[in-house]
Amino acid sequence: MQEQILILDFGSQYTQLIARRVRELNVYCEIHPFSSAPALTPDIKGVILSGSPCSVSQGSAPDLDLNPYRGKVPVLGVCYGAQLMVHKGGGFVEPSNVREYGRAHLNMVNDKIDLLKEITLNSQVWMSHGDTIQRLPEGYELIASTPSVQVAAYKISGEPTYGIQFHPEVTHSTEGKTVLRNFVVHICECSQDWTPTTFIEETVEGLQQQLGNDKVVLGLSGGVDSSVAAMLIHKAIGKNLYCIFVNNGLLRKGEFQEVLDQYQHMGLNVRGVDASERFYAALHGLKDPEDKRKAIGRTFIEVFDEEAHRIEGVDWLAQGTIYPDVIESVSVTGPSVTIKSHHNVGGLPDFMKLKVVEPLRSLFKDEVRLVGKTLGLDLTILRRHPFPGPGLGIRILGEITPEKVRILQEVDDLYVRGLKEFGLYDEIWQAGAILLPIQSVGVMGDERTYEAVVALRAVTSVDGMTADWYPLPYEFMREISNQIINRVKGVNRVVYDISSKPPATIEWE
Ligand SMILES: Nc1ncnc2c1ncn2[C@@H]1O[C@H](COP(=O)(O)OP(=O)(O)OP(=O)(O)O)[C@@H](O)[C@H]1O
Ligand SMILES: O=c1[nH]c(=O)c2[nH+]cn([C@@H]3O[C@H](COP(=O)(O)O)[C@@H](O)[C@H]3O)c2[nH]1
Ligand SMILES: NC(=O)CC[C@H](N)C(=O)O
Ligand SMILES: [Mg+2]
Repeated sequence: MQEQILILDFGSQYTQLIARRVRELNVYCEIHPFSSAPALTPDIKGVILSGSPCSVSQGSAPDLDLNPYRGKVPVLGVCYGAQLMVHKGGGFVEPSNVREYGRAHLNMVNDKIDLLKEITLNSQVWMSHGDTIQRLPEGYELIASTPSVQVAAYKISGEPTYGIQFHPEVTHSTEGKTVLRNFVVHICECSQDWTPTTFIEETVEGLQQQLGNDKVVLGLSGGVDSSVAAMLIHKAIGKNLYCIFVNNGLLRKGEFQEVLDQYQHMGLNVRGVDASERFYAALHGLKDPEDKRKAIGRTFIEVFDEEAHRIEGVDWLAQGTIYPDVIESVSVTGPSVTIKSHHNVGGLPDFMKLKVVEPLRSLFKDEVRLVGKTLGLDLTILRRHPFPGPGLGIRILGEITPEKVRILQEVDDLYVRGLKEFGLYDEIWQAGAILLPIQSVGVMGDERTYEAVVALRAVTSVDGMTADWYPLPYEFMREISNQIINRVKGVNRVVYDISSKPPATIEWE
């Protein structure tokens, strides 16, 4: 039995962070929307209630019957979660003019209470609330305060139920991790045995039971997720795993062969399929980014489907789905607009009629990396920057031609090589070159040129949702722009993209 902490999500932007912090303590946890809270089972050692953009005083605020949990397992309410228990217990929560956003310091801490053990006076905590707990219900004990709000934390007498107004999950709460450790390890008594090694053992065993002698097909992309998924399944069923790696003609220079070699080296049963011409044909004449994405996605599915059908008697399709793809976060503001139709490559077709196996469904990206590392996955794959499914296809603005792909591959290759040589590659979350659909005048060897402009992009980010441009050293920029213009025929100008996301996006299309 895998013990776990249950996190009930009320729509806070920080809910995933709570989960990551709990897992950093080597304790497994799952996030579920408050509206479909699971029943208490013996594996659930404790419950955390998240924050929320809503206010408990609104009629329509998210609500939940806590009786199935309270008193049976320890419960920790964070921000909205804490306010909710006060509200339901007959206390008083109100919008207040002493709103707190950002750092605050505890000027009263009862560190005799197990939740706050080792928390120091003046400890910095991160606040983000407009409502304030004005009066605690009877039987609720005040255990911490800040200068502006009296109720920064409370405990309900006679049961292991706690509320905290601050956010222990953000790193700006400098002792937040201690609070979470106190709750998860000391109060819930979780045994901290959820490690990459146990994950691998349990997953491989589970896969063997699930798959038996069946055949599985999996698309490898050269990225971390599909590679780690392949390694796990390979460990479980060996040669019954059939991998397919498609060259869509939009990969980086030399990448198809390099990655294919690497996979074969790892002992994977992998077939490389060069479908470049087919992709170029599908893209012919298309200029609009979304049209291009759709054509690439459609062609990918066609090629993959054909290849999968060549394998006799396949029952399963394996996918590198990870936890953020699975979590149904509570949408409090309604459906969001489509900025780009991402992950078009991911949704493999229902018509394939295969059962789906997803061994990474419960992991965050950094956990996938740790599992990959433990499995001995090559560092070049582990550390590789994210690369979009449609590849260079969305970095060539406008229509795609094989010649433009060749130019961009050369530029990108010099740029990425340069980043590695200068020791910058690992400092950057994602980098790439963009071929612009304009030409500019230049002079080379006394001759007038009229050639393409390329933009370089390098960003720092955690998850790609927000990003900041990376301040490349001038020395590097000088060197690399020289190399690009001198060596790549057809390019006479290099510019650097200094836009953050938002308001820009990482890719230009
Ligand atoms: N060139 C390719 N050949 C075969 N399969 C592919 C290829 N590109 C993508 N796939 C498959 O489609 C899935 C989704 O691709 P996408 O790049 O959107 O995912 P991802 O989240 O970046 O994961 P990964 O780290 O595996 O690339 C991959 O996990 C892989 O199974
Ligand atoms: O698989 C993908 N299919 C796509 O169509 C796609 N578009 C963008 N990206 C990647 O997503 C991250 C965020 O990119 P944006 O800021 O451009 O939206 C960045 O890492 C991008 O490289 C894609 N990945
Ligand atoms: N971060 C939160 O959970 C905020 C709760 C509530 N919306 C408030 O402003 O007080
Ligand atoms: Mg990928």
